[in-house]
Amino acid sequence: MPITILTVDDEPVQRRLANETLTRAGYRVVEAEHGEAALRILSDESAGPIDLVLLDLMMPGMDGLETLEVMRQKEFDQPVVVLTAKGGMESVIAAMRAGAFDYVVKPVAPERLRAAVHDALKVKERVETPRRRKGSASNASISFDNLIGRSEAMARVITMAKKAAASNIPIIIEGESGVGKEKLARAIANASDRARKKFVTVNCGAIPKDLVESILFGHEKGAFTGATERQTGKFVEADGGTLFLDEIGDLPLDAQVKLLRAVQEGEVDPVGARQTRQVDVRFISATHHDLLAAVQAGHFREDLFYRLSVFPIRMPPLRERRDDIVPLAEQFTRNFARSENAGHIKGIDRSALNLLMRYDWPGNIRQLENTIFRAVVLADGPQLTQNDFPQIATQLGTPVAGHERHLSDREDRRAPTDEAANELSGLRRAAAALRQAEQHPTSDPASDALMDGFLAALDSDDHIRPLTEIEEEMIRLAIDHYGGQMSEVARRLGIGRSTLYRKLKEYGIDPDAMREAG
Ligand SMILES: Nc1ncnc2c1ncn2[C@@H]1O[C@H](COP(=O)(O)OP(=O)(O)OP(=O)(O)O)[C@@H](O)[C@H]1O
Repeated sequence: MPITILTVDDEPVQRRLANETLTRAGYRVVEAEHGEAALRILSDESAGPIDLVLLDLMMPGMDGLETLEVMRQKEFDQPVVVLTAKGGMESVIAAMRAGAFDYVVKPVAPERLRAAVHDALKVKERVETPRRRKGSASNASISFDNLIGRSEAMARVITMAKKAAASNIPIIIEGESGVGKEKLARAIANASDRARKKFVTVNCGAIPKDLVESILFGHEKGAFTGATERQTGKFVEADGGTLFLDEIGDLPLDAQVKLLRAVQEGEVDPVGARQTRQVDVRFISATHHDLLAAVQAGHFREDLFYRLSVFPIRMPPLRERRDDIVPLAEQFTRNFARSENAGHIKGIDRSALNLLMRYDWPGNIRQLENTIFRAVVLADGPQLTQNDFPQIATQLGTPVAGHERHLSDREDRRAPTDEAANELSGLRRAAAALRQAEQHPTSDPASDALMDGFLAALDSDDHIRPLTEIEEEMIRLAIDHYGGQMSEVARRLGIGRSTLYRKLKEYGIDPDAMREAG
C-alpha cells in the first residue's frame, strides 16, 4: 500500500498544486475540501489508512486549527503539516502548540512541501518501530540516582520522596501531565523494601466506567454478561508490592467507595466472588487535578482523599525548574543518538540549549523528550543546533530565522524557490521587526531584536542605526544568549571583563534585572 496523504484545503487550485507535487513524489493522495470532510475520511476505515494530513489553516466553517484539535481529541495521531498564507503566524503558532509537526507557507514550493512531508513521515516511522525508544532508563533500573534533578525544586522533591520510600505510607504525587510522576513513583518503589515485588500501574482515567470495579478488584467467571474468564484484579496482582493509581482524580464516585474499603481494610471483593480477599499493597497515587478542589466540588470523596494523601509530593512543572532542561536535553540527545543509530550526533550545542531554556514546555519532560527525539531523527550535523528545533523556534516567535535555516539545510540552494524568492532579506526583516516594535509601543525594540536573535541594522526610516545603539543591543543579546554568564559574554564579545562592566554602566544595563525578567 503506498503512503497515503490527506490534503485538506477549500481552494481547488491549492489542492491541485499540492496533489501534483505529492503524487509525483510517489504518494497516494486523498482530498477533502473542509475539516468535516477530513474527519469523515479519517474515521472511515474503508477509505484505507491515512499516514499524514496536509491541512490548510484558513477554511470556512471548521478551520484547520479546530480540525486539528478534534483530530487529537479523537486520537487520530497522524502527523499534520499545516498550510498557511503569509502573515498567518499566529495561527501557525497555535497549530504547533496543538501538535502540528510542521508548516509550509503558500504559495507552496514543491521542494519545501516534499521536505516537510518526508521529515514528518520519517519521525512517524521511527516512533512506530516496535523497538522501545530509549530516552530514559528502563523501568527496572529507575532509581533516585538516575532521576535528573539538578534544580533546587527537584532536589527537594527527591529528598521528600526518599523519606517516603523508607516507610509504607500512601503517597500522592501531584503535577501536570508529563512532569515525571510515574517515574518518581517507580524510583520510590525501587528504593523501598518492596523493590523486588511487582509495581502495578492503573490509569484510572483510561478505564471505561463500567469496567472500573472489575479491573481494580477482579471478577469471577460468569459474574456478568461477557465475563467468560475469571480475572485477577490489579489489587490482587500487586499483592505484596506497589499499586500506582495514576489519574486518581478521574475515578468514578461509586468506585471510590470500594477503593476506600480496600485502602482502609486491605480487603477487596472481586465482582461475583463469595469471599473477600486480603491484600497487602503500598499505594502511590498521582493526579494532574487539584484534588482538594475536586473534594470541595463533590467529585472526590473527602475520606478517600485524606487516606491517599497522607504524604503529598508536588512535582513542579518544567518551566519552574529550568535548571533541569539542559541536563535532560543532553541525556535525551545521548540516549536517542544511541537508540536511533544516529552515531554522527555527538551532542547538542549552546544555541539549541538556549532556545530550549527559553521555552515554557506545557507538555513538560515528555514534550522535551519527544522534541529531542524528532531532532535526533532528522538532524544531519554532528551537533543538534537551534535549527533542528523549528517547532520550538516558531512558538518562541523566531519562525523565519529558525525555519528558513531548517529549509536551506534540505533544499537546493542554487535553485531559489517561490517561497525563498518571496522572503525578505535579513536587513529588510530587521527593519520590519523594528517597525512592528514601533507600532506596539509596549514592546521594546531591543528585546524584539533579542527575541528574534538578530540585530536590526536599519531604523524605521530605513537608515542605518548608530553604532552605540547596536553595541548596547549586542551586549543585551549576549547576556541573554549566555544566560548571564559574564565571563562567557566578555569572551564572546572579544572584550575584557572590566571593559564589559564599564559598558554595562554606560548603557545602564543590569544583568541581574535582565535575568529576573528572564
Ligand atoms: N527526572 C527525569 N529524568 C529523565 N527522564 C524523565 C524524568 N522525569 C520524567 N522523565 C521522562 O519523561 C516522560 C514522562 O514522565 P512520566 O510518564 O513519569 O510523567 P507523568 O507525570 O506520569 O505523565 P502523565 O501525567 O501524563 O502520566 C517519561 O518518558 C519519563 O521517562
